[in-house]
Amino acid sequence: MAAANRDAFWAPSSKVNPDLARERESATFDVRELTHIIDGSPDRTKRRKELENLLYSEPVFRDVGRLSMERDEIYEQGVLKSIKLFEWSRKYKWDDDDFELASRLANHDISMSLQHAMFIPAIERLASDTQKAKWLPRALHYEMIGTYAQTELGHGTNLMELETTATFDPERNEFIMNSPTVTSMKWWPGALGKSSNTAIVLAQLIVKGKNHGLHPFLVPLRSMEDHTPLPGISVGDIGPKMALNCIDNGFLIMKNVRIPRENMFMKNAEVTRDGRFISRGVDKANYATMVLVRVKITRWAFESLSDGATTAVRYSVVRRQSSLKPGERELQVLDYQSQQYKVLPALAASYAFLMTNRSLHRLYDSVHADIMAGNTKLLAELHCQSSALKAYMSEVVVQLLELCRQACGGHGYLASSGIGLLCASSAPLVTVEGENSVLYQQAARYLMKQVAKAVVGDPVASGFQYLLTQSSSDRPDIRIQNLADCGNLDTLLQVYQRMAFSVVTGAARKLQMAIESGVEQHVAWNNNMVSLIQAARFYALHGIAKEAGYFLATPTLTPDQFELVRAAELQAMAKVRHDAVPLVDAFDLHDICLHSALGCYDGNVYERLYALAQTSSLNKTQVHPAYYKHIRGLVKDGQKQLRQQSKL
Ligand SMILES: CCCCCCCCCCCCC/C=C/C(=O)SCCNC(=O)CCNC(=O)[C@H](O)C(C)(C)COP(=O)(O)OP(=O)(O)OC[C@H]1O[C@@H](n2cnc3c(N)ncnc32)[C@H](O)[C@@H]1OP(=O)(O)O
Ligand SMILES: Cc1cc2nc3c(=O)[nH]c(=O)nc-3n(C[C@H](O)[C@H](O)[C@H](O)COP(=O)(O)OP(=O)(O)OC[C@H]3O[C@@H](n4cnc5c(N)ncnc54)[C@H](O)[C@@H]3O)c2cc1C
Repeated sequence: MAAANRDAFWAPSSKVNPDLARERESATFDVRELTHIIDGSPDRTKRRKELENLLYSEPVFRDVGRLSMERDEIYEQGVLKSIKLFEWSRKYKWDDDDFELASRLANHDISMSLQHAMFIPAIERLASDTQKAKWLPRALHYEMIGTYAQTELGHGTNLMELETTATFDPERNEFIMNSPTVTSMKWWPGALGKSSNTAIVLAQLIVKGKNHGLHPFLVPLRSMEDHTPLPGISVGDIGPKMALNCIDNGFLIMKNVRIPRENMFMKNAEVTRDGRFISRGVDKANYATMVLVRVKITRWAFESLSDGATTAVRYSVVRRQSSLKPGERELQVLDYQSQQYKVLPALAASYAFLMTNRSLHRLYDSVHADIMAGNTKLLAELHCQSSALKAYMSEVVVQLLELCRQACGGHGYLASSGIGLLCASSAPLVTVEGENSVLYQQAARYLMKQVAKAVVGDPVASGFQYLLTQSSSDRPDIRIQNLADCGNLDTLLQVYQRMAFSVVTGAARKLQMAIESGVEQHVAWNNNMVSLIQAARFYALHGIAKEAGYFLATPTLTPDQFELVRAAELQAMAKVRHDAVPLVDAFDLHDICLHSALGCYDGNVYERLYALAQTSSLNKTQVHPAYYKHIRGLVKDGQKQLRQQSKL
């Protein structure tokens, strides 16, 4: 498609699909007002619009041609987007919120995303004041393009077993960085393959033959002159992925790479000139960057899910298919209860996740400020909450996005629907920054400690008071006698707290019994891992319906009460269905950001599907070269054989 057509592609049309228009006319609330709440304030809405105008005035951010690009072009486009954002950030002095918002408007589809997602935050959190003064300007002015290189080919979860070494050489006052085995090469870090010239490398610190555990080191990778790899450095791209192919996730092998002693991040520990190791912060303070990214991932979860819900809801009111009664007009598919059951949980969860991210971010900001002031008292609770919510929200996003895709029928399987790419781009959220089953266990570990405190009447962390308030009676005693009760949020909170209390204390009891029976702690833990992970997982009515077992197998709800909840859930869906379009319109996603022929604001789905089909590289010629190379011969042979047969 020519550049001009590409620009026309996303221009909003004055002709709006009538079904979609009618849905908007019947909104029961002020959409703009809700948009302000979603953005955070009217000012943030205004700011978002300004940034949309800035980004979408640049062809590279409108990339309609993206659907048929080769990886090198996708990577280069991602680099160009990165550079644009970096230049604007420097020119307009963006703060973190502006940068994060601009990155979101670009769908995080930027090759050097780690610069602001991890590299700069790691320097801010792990470097001494002297090191920050030296390195932050170089990172903020983009002389240093960096990545966060922790995962290795052989280990991602188990940090204790990472093999990269940093050995102190007192003779030359340097560290010698090495990748001693094939499994020790760094593998996966974003922008490591071709973009970065510097890496924060997590390595086992060896001083005078003693291993002092995992510490971060600043390692130059490529020449600042011509970007060639420095001596001892072997670096490259690890190959195409399911999505996110603008990012050059890379490998790094270091052979006797020497860095100055001052390149060890020294906020939490240091090696003195005479080779003494000094530890300063809490043991896990060096894990601070991972906690921050887990909190960011809960925001990305909201963004991905609101994209998917917008596409699926708008398409489900435009698409008419089949009739409930022969001869009647075909139904908008969103009027099928089964379609509501597929699509509306994603809409409901989007709003729930937006609020959850805000609450978690407030906790993070407060605890981070404490930690920077030397008070790590709430670090463990933050670690628990960020681990559990990152795991749960990413898991739910992946599940609900797939349901949104399925709800769009065959067209949902087209790249031009945008929803397949969304599923594939969001898929790694269950893995990055800590694989979910591992993070659930981190949360479960903290929960078990809270139970142990509750049992002896000691104070428990603020987020776990329900462990003290719920009774351990084995009979349900929650007041749910009619549909109205099911809509009472305090009642629903009590339902969840009662269930959580039962599941968490149940897991603790099983673990305790196993240990008391003589089974070793780590074996007991593994044998009860599913119960422990469940204890670390749980959103309102749909959550109860979906997890029926846990609400019925514990003294939480009677079967009759559960049936009331199910009925209330379907009643709520019918109610939400009425406002489904205004509720997704309130996310106010620009068509370029949503990038979907099915979810576009004007609902002209069929015209856009056809227009995008024209961009298929196969349509460059009426007869594809493959005909002349292969198909013609086959047809001619067939004709020849038929002629011969007819003569027989
Ligand atoms: C609109 C579309 C949007 C789409 C967007 C898509 C973008 C997708 C791409 C994004 C990519 C982002 C970049 C990704 C980066 C990465 O992945 S970086 C690498 C991440 N790696 C990990 O997270 C590793 C996970 N493993 C661990 O964290 C640890 O190994 C462990 C599992 C936690 C185990 O720790 P360990 O020290 O080995 O032992 P434990 O005994 O379990 O822990 C000891 C105590 O320390 C406490 N603790 C552990 N971690 C932390 C922490 N982070 N903070 C604070 N405290 C921590 C733990 O609770 C124990 O405490 P006690 O119980 O008191 O002993
Ligand atoms: C798109 C993407 C971007 C990434 N970016 C970066 C980056 O910038 N920097 C970086 O350092 N890393 C990065 N990573 C790596 C990521 O952090 C790791 O993939 C992640 O930590 C999981 O480690 P692993 O892949 O080695 O899986 P493993 O740790 O080998 O786990 C494999 C599977 O084993 C199971 N498992 C493992 N341990 C346990 C356990 N204790 N209990 C129960 N089950 C377990 C789980 O099912 C897990 O999925 C990225 C990965 C992806 C996919």
